[in-house]
Amino acid sequence: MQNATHAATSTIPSGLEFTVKTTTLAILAIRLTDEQGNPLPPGPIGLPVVGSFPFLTHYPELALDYWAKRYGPLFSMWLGNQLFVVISSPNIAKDLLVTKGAVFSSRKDNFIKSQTILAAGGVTATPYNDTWKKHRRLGNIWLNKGAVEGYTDVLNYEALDLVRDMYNRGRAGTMPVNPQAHAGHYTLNNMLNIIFGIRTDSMDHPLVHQALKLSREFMYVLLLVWKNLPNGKNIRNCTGPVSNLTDYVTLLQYLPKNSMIARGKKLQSDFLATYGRMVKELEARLKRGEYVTDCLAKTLLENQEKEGLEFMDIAIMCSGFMTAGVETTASVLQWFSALIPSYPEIQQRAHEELDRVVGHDRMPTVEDEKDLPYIHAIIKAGDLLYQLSASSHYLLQEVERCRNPFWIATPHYSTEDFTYHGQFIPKGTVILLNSYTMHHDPERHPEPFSFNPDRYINDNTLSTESANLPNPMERDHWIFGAGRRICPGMWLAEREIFLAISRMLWAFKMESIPGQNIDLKEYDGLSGRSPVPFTIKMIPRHEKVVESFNAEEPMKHKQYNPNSDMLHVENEAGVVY
Ligand code: HEM
Repeated sequence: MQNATHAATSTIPSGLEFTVKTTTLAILAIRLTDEQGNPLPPGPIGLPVVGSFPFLTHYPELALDYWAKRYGPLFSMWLGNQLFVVISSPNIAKDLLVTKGAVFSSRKDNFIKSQTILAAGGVTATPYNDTWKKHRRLGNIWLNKGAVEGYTDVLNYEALDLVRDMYNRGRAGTMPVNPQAHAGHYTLNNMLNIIFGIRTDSMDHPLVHQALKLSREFMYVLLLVWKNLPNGKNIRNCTGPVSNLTDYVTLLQYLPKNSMIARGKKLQSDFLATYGRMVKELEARLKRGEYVTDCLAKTLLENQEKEGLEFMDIAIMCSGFMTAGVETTASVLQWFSALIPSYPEIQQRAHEELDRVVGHDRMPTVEDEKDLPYIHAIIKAGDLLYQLSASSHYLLQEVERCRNPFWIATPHYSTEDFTYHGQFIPKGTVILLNSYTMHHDPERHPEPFSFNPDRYINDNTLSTESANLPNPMERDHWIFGAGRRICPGMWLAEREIFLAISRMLWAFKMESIPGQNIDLKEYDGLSGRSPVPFTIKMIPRHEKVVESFNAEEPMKHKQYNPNSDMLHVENEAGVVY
């Protein structure tokens, strides 16, 4: 289909005639039945040329949920000239994305996100091929379980710094705190440590502003096309799977003044100016024989020749990881901070668990997670919130179920024809995982719209473990996607979220500010799915909170050394960029 579309656009006829021609050609190039006459999955017809696009501009997950109820757990729709198939059931997700992973694991070569911004790289935009396998393998050196365990003390330190900063800026609970800014700084510092071996010492550092701006601009914000922001500005997201018509109506790619293309080009050059420059600087330091903290960029540069990597591969991979790892994890923490003040009884239970298991003399660590089932459940529920510990573990899980920042995840793309129970899915179909419907299935999650960590109280799996359960109906939630493209940052993200949430709960009573409503329904579409700006009070719970700030040394970050597979204490640690 791809070829037919491109052939049709090699000369540019005028206006509507061209659009109709290319769209028709692209649709005709997709077979609408298989050889046995099995049809496409049923679905909405949509409008001429643009298909179902206009119905997905605001809260697309609600439109998908409506269609899933009307057409069933596997339905199809057209966006411009692109066929989409939407999966809304755990069993189908497993059958297609896991069992038939060889067919359903590619990515569409989207004009804006893949071609213009990421040059078909960064792992997330790379088609299912040997380059993807190589880049994912290299990325995994820094993201696998052993690697994350190796640099847990870096994460520990950043989680301590997060709590300290909240305490200081909140003037010991007397002033409002904006948890969103703190969450962004925390996840950014973690990613800077892992990718470039550096950190920033303050939320006000210019790199923080620049990096968060880039993440938000890029973010595969799935939900919105146009958004009225509180400051009165209209912002349009350009990389979400259903947010950008330029990807699906070929004519728009030839418009001389297409603002989406201009934004895409600018974003790539901003990525290169920010992260590409850091790669270059690191390379120069290595060439000068200077000490460089172990990090992903160093691993890539040292293996550049052996792995056949171009500078662009490295720069885009680092940029892709910086965006994939910052706003996602931050969003979970933001939803947790927005939700928890409304549930004092849940917070009270989490505090009791922390006091019983950890006490006041030290902050919780990852070793405590297994003994904090309620916090664990809160986190999973927040996916419903995103995920906390066993009482704490339990609380976290509910956050993740409820507030998945990526209801539609990153779409997969099929590379062969496949017929599933009499429904034909042609090669070249975009596959969406409709986690909103899956997370609100009353059979799997009774009373699906209530935030109830108790639903996860007996689930002691990490999400990384839960994703491998043989029965997909038992999986905790689907926020990390599925199959061969499942998020490789899961180990890291889970650990970051646990440390941040358990420590915030350990240190603070989190309260809303009288007269200030926290809007849990609306969201800021610029950063995946984050709550709209809000402030809360973070009141220190005991006198040991301040003492704990000196428990860890900032200048002794241990870094995982993927070459020697050993830990060492770096001698130039905590490089402040
Ligand atoms: C709570 C935090 C996070 C969430 C909810 C999340 C979610 C996702 C989802 C839904 C996908 C697509 C999976 C699929 O195609 O089936 C994905 C892919 C990816 N994520 Fe994450 N992610 C998170 C954190 C991270 C972190 C910390 C990193 C670290 C670098 C990361 C790196 C990536 C990469 C590189 C991909 C592309 C994988 C590929 O295409 O093969 N993510 N993530």
